[in-house]
Amino acid sequence: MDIALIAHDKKKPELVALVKEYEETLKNHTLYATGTTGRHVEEGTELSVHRFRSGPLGGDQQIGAYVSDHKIDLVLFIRDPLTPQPHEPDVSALLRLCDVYEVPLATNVGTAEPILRALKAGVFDENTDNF
Ligand SMILES: O=C(CO)COP(=O)(O)O
Repeated sequence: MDIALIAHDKKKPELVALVKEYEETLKNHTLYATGTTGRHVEEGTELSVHRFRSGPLGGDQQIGAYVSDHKIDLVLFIRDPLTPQPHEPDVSALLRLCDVYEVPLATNVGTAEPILRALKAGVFDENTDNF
């Protein structure tokens, strides 16, 4: 699967911890990330990540373009709901495109964790439409 990883600044430690926990599973997939998130993931794990631009500089939009080209199967976007983001329109546009293309999307660790557990268990393997 092609998986996009994104986290707002205060949420990056949570995402990296989660990715580390599921590193053995995630190494079998192709990972994409916004710039700074990708750097944190690469520094905190052995995984390699295709890094787009930083979110505020267009990275969310680049991932949105991949979603609309059917190049992303799952988005884990750990958002910070308590801090205003200067690029909120880009964030909303990405979330919207995930809904348009029915791409599975987690916006918090409470959702991302069971999705990763399901990925590890092979639950997604038979769903050929999205994955
Ligand atoms: O701001 C982001 C998503 O909206 C994340 O971007 P970075 O990973 O570059 O910090």
